This record gives sequence, structure tokens and C-alpha cells, in this order.
Amino acid sequence: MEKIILASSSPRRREILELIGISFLVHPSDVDESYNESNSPEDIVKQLATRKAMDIASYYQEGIIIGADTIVVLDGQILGKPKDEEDAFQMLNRLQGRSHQVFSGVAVVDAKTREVKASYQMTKVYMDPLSEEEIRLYIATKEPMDKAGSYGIQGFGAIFIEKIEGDYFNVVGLPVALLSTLLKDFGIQILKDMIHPKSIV
Ligand SMILES: Cc1cn([C@H]2C[C@H](O)[C@@H](COP(=O)(O)OP(=O)(O)OP(=O)(O)O)O2)c(=O)[nH]c1=O
Repeated sequence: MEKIILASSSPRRREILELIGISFLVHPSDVDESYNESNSPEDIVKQLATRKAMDIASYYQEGIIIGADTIVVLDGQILGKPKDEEDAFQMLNRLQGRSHQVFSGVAVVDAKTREVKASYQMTKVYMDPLSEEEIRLYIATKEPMDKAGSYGIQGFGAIFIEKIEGDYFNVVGLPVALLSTLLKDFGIQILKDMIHPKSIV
């Protein structure tokens, strides 16, 4: 059976992969995550996911490497992770009371052949109005600081997400149904090949 390697430092991505019961190793990439602002959001997340997966593929003779990248898009402008608390405040102040898009790219690389398959998902997220005080209280939890758009739908942020249209896991950082489709292109069927015996109850 092929070894699966998650090229990510994100605990959320690890938890999502654990949810579906596959066995994998974690090997985070520290490649440069800069991008060309004139590219489309979908191209940016696919490129960054591919860059992370290709970087880690270079350490292995064989195995299937998974990379991912998530950004928030508001009025055509990309919001990544906040630089500091003030930046988080600015982002949340812009996002509150309206909808935005979350794009996640996923790339799967076969380390042996260097074949790459990359795709993306978009989820529309509606955020409730937030007062300045609420934004400051939320920032004080530190939850925003390592997340695109400065919020986590899976944490305290759940309190002010009114609804979403699209894949929830895409917002958290790993659109797992899309990943499953990409893995099929490499001959891997999660339910048939990969479910870890310990996860079956
Ligand atoms: C919008 C949103 C983002 N996020 C997270 C997902 C990603 O981890 C992060 C965006 O940063 P990324 O650069 O995509 O990922 P990362 O730096 O955390 O990890 P790595 O590059 O090593 O894979 O924002 C949430 O956890 N919840 C949310 O609701």
C-alpha cells in the first residue's frame, strides 16, 4: 500500500485526515508562500498547494504527498493569515456583516513519478455583524492569529458564522471529498484501500 504524507503544519488538516481514518505521516513544508496578486484565487491556491506537495515529494523515493492552501477572498482581494492583531482586527472588521469566499487548493503528488493532480473548492461564508468590542474579545482568544481571514469556523468563530454554501471542510483547510476524488486518479480508493483498522468500530 502506498505511504501517504501530509505536507502541512496545520493541525486542522491533520485532524480532518484523521477523521476519515487513513494512516499517514506528517512532513510540513516551509516553501515560500508568496504569489502573484494578479493571478486568480483558484490558480493561487492550486499553485501553493502544488508547491508544498512538490517540495516534500523531493524528500521521498515513493509515496503519495498531499499539499493544501487556503485563502479568504473579499471584493476580489485576498486575505491570508494576519500579520499581527491590528491586521486581524482590520480583516474581521471588513468581513463582519457580509459574505466572502474561502478557496482551498489541494495537490496530490506521486513522489516516484512526480505526477501532480491539483484542484480547488470554493465555499461562500456569511458572517454575522460584529461590534468592535466583539472583534477585540475574539482576537484576545488568539484563535485568529494563524488562520486565513483571521477566524476559525471550527472554533470560537463558529459563534458568528451564520451559514455557509459549500464544503465545510474546505473552510477548515482541507476539502476532503475533493481530495478523495484526486486520490482516485492515483488508483487509491479511501474506503477500500486506506481505512485504518483501528478506526472501524
Ligand atoms: C477560514 C479558515 C481558515 N483556517 C486555516 C486553515 C489553514 O491552516 C490556514 C491558512 O493557512 P495556510 O497557509 O493554507 O496553511 P498553514 O500555514 O496553516 O499550514 P501549511 O501551509 O503548513 O499546510 O487557515 C481555519 O483553520 N479555519 C477557518 O475557518
